[in-house]
Amino acid sequence: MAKKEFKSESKRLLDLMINSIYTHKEIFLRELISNASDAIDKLCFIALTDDKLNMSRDDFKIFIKPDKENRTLTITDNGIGMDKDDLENNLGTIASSGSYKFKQEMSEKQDDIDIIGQFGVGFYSAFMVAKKITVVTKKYGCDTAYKWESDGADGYEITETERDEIGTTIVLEIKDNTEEENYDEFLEQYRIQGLIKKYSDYIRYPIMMDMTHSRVKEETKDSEKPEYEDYTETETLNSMLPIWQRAKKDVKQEEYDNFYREKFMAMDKPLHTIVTSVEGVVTYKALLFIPSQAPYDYYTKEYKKGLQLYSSGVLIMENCEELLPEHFRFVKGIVDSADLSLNISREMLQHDRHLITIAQNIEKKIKNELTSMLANDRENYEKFFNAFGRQLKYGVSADYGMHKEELQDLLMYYSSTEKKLVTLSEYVDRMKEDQKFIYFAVGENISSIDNLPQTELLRSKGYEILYCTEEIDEFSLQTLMQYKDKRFCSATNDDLGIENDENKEEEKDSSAILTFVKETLGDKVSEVVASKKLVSHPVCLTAKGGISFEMEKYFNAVQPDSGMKAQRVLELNMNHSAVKAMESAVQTDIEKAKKYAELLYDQALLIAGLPIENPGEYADLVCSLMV
Ligand SMILES: Nc1ncnc2c1ncn2[C@@H]1O[C@H](COP(=O)(O)OP(=O)(O)OP(=O)(O)O)[C@@H](O)[C@H]1O
Repeated sequence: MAKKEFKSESKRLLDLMINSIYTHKEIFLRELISNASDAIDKLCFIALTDDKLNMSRDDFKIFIKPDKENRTLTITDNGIGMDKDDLENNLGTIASSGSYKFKQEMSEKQDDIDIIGQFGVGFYSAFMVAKKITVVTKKYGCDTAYKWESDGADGYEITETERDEIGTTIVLEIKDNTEEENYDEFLEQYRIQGLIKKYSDYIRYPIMMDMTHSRVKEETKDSEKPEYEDYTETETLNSMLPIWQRAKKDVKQEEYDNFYREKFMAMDKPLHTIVTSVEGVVTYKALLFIPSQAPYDYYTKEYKKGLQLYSSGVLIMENCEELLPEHFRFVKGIVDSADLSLNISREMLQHDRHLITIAQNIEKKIKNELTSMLANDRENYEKFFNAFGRQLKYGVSADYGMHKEELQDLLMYYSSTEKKLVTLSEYVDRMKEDQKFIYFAVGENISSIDNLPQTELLRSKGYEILYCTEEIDEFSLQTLMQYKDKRFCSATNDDLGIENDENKEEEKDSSAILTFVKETLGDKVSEVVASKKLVSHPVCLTAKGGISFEMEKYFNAVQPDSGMKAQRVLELNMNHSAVKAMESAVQTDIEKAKKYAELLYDQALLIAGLPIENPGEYADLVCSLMV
């Protein structure tokens, strides 16, 4: 038969296919195996209604055969096959999909069939690695077999040929290596095995290959110098039924754990496994894991968030970021849906309504699972929170607090009274009747906050204080602003909304000493006030305005030239003997009184965890007062 040319548009399309559509050459195998699987599906479907076709599901298979010597890779299936018209229409016309048409016809008959092919282009991806493709095929119900041959650019040729069985064999003549490209890899058994595992592991029919391994020769087993021999075995390379397609009740937790470790190269055991199957506007299955520990690169740019996305068991994307919100980026897992509108290369998804719906559902599902874990499995939830709580707090502060309502009930902070992590709801439920605010204190660690003088009054009144020991803690509370109508209030705030009875008396006549200290310290402090919150400590610093000391420290660490400085208010405990000593020194030895004022200020800086402006001067000052 005379050689037929691809139509000119087709030629350009083919060129596009080969050079532009796919980023990875390796996907050609996924496409050919998907075609083989579709072909088997079609024949399986016919077998259901046609008794003459004496085949059951177990008879179907896909066979892969690399041949290094002849540089060929052969893919054989015993699916429906193609006749001459099919070859013309489907392999001679780019972007014509017999599979899509088949699916359309079936759905008109109301039979839903899970077919992979839809664009009519996947086949041609094989030209990325092959210089010539030969297809030998015999269609179910036909007596004649046909051979389709093409070297890509010059069109194709169809001739009659011999073939006993129904089905299709595709022989790729693999290209020679070039300086830039290594094509030999597509003839290596382990590389092919790896590609099948990666992209086609869940194709429902066995994908088989003769695998050659090495073993010690039986007769040399006990000798000092054992000899090796090669042996070949036919192996099934794909798992076929994905674990997420099996009913949850039939899968042991251990199997889920192993799947998690293998799939995501994790060392830990997942803390929580979520299995979900949704049918409705959009149909999908998801298998999600909450890891028990953060991967070493979790808080770095290297960590990639996302879920693996499958469509009808074929891997579409390793990391589909759109499926997870930033605040749940620690979740690992897979989503499988046949409803996605894939783009032609199956590499990216077009802006997909279904994908958005799935992502929304998944976000809700994760939130609900965490909520019930918090309610019913506190120990594990705390483990989770220790690993990923910081992420939730970032989530509260991110996007101008857009997700705060969703996340606030999942937050935990260390409590001064409970000496463990507590939730905001637990705090509010325990609040004293007259308590106006939810109090928090910021510091580097638990013991430094335990010793913060500013918290003395709150403690003496028995109020619970939430400890903010991570940079993000204070930002998260500031973003929340309030919880169940109770505002947050920093322990270092001027106004704690409570009276300090012990200091009441003294408030009236302390203005002279306050003015003296302010004049002595000058611009170092913006104000000096009589403290309402100190009980046993003489001094403390509080920050006025929106910037706290912890923020000052944080910004100065990440951006040293930011010039960010909290306004310092020095609080004096008018009942404290050190302050009284300074007061009397004002009358007797004004220079000494000035030294006391400097010393008390430096102490306040130290307690607040802020650097003393001049440590040498401070040491001299202490010494001068000792002699
Ligand atoms: N092994 C096969 N057995 C039977 N028919 C096949 C086989 N391979 C391809 N075909 C036919 O050729 C058509 C075109 O295949 P191609 O891979 O180009 O596109 P597709 O699978 O339909 O869609 P997609 O581009 O989405 O993969 C298929 O729809 C199918 O009808």
